[in-house]
Amino acid sequence: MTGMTTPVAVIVDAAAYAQAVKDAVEASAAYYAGGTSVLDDDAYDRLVRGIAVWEAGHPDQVLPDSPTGKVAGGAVEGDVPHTVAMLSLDNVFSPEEFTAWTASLARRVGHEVERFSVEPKLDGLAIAARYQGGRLTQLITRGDGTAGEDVSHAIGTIEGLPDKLTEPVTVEVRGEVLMTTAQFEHANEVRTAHGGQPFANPRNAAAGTLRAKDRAYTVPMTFFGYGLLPLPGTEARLAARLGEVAHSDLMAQAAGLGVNTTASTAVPGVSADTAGQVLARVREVAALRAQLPFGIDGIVIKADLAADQRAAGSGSRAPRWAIAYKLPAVEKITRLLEVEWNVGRTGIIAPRAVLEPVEIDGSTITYATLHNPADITRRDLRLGDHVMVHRAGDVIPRIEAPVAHLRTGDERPIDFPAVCPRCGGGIDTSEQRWRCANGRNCHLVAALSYAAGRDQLDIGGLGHTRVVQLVEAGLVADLADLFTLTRDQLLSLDRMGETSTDNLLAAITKAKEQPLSRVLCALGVRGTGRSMSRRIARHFATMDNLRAADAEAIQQVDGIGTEKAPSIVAELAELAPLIDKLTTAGVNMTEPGAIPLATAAGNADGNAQHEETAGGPLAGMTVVVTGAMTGALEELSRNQMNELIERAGGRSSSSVSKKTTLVVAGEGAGSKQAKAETLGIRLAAPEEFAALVAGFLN
Ligand SMILES: NC(=O)c1ccc[n+]([C@@H]2O[C@H](COP(=O)([O-])OP(=O)(O)OC[C@H]3O[C@@H](n4cnc5c(N)ncnc54)[C@H](O)[C@@H]3O)[C@@H](O)[C@H]2O)c1
Ligand SMILES: [Zn+2]
Repeated sequence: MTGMTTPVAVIVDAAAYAQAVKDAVEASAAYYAGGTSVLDDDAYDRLVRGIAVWEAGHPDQVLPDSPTGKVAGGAVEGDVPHTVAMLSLDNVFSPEEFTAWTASLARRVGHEVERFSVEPKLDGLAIAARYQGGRLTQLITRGDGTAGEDVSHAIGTIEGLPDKLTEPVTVEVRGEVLMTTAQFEHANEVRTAHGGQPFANPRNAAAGTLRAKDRAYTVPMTFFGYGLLPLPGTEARLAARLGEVAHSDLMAQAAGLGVNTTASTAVPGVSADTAGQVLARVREVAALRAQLPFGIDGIVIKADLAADQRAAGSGSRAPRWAIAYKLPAVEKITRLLEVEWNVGRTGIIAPRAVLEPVEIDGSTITYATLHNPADITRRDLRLGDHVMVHRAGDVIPRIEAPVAHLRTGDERPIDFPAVCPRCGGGIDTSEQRWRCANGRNCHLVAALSYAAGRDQLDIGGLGHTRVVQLVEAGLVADLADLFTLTRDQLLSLDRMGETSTDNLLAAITKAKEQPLSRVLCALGVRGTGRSMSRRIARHFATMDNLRAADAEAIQQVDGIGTEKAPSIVAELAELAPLIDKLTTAGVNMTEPGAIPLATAAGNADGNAQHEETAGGPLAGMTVVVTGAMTGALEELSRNQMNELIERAGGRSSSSVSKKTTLVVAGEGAGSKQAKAETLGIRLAAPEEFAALVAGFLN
């Protein structure tokens, strides 16, 4: 675990100080009331530390509503007095700070603390539950520490806080009210079903729910006890005992009375005899954090024995006998930049948030899940919004809520896709999770549509709808099946007449003659787009040569590095059955004009021969095409122009740089021509270029 003391916000003058106090008090008020603070905890803590630093230098100018030294930053009030103050906790952030704290505690107590109790720091809010004769009669919030708010209306909605104890005793149980992850999700469902805005996070939800009085619905919360103390009516012997026994014994007693404690969790409170043992337990709890069904934001360490606690005493804000070892924050506020829609294996179309990079617990987060479109609508998320992002351990980061009061008016609505972003098919929106209408076939439909496209196999008449039809009829399960389709099979399809059938069959037959480069491209090998496919095809000339090549041999191809090469080899091996099937179906597997290498391995000989194959009018040249082609080149698509350049021995590129040797500039050429002129690069009109490569036009 690394030390991570929160840095300080620097306050330069009295005006900045006054503003900082105002901001902190407002943030706290929202935070404790269950609203969304505009600050995440790190930002809030930084601000308060900055306030404290400025006050230390200007002790005579401290404002009365400053949050320093106060429970809940002084932002909360109450009218039910506490019998004993309900305090906050001081923090440490590293093993060194913790060890220093134990040393100062030992000095205060007069000897090393005999035993520590180590408990998870539950991320909810503190509550005092008063029992009279074993019956739960009153619930009070922490408030400003000396008096809290009566929230007895919540009695009966908090699991782990029984209405009746196992013994008819009069006691006060203190502990944390929180929502488990499941309770939080349930609460948001119920709340939004009633037209409310979802809560930002479980802590927020617990705070808001506990204080809400007249809700049409109730949602369950959970209680964990961490304190047990006498009330004015407590029987004298019990009262005396509660004041004498160790914290760990009080916890056992609370559990015996039927109150839920951390003993029921995967991170029960434990005792430790040394600081080393405490730190080992801190590491254990930290490691379990991400799997817990509730949030924790640290570990609370207390002097276990009542005598040690008494000797240490308390300050106005926090006891001196306990400390919170804070774990790194798992929530940060950042901006939602874009939403991407990804299609899964089963056709589920899932939105993913692209975030302004933010560091959470040592990792930079750029993506977060957004569940489903209904969830986006429910949360009223917009592009440009500030959002609270949650990430714990290896769990996929998620967006909790927009921080609505930070809106500037420039936020834009999130566009939902109208067709499947992968295959272009329809979308089934009947469920919360949207799904491509092609379901599990989505990938196949997309792969076939791509393969049939103009720049790949160029099969006219095989549009998206037709592909879906073929796949749904079970006639085509892979690319090779296209080439064995029969006339009868095609005629059996809806809206397939004789003419369209014959046209399609002719287009498929013609596609068998496409050069290897286009077949490769149609196969969709990752990392090999159109131009890379051409380079590979020209280098190896035949599919057999290519398949015989190992990673080292493939690296001889310009632009293929040590990372790409092995993945291409692996993918070709995976595609072997499909390639064989295509070959059997009569699909061409050679690159016209490329001279096959004598040996497949990238030895010196092979290279020498490759140089030869690269000969041609454009050998050694990098060519960029821009503007509209005319004359002999008029019919050529940009892709076909690039194919031509490479057949003639050159390299095609789409952007002009110092490496460019020739720019073919047609009508309407704009910035690329201008750039070529600035860089002094040779320009050629389409006609001039056509003459240059005349022998390679077909
Ligand atoms: N984002 C904001 O705008 C904003 C505003 C105010 C406060 N805060 C956050 O709240 C923190 C300060 O709040 P605080 O004083 O309410 O609480 P705290 O987090 O500093 O710790 C004290 C509280 O810990 C809880 N606790 C959990 N487990 C416990 C256990 N086992 N034993 C004893 N207590 C346990 C109790 O509720 C107790 O009152 C700050 O660190 C800040 O990050 C944030
Ligand atoms: Zn699809």
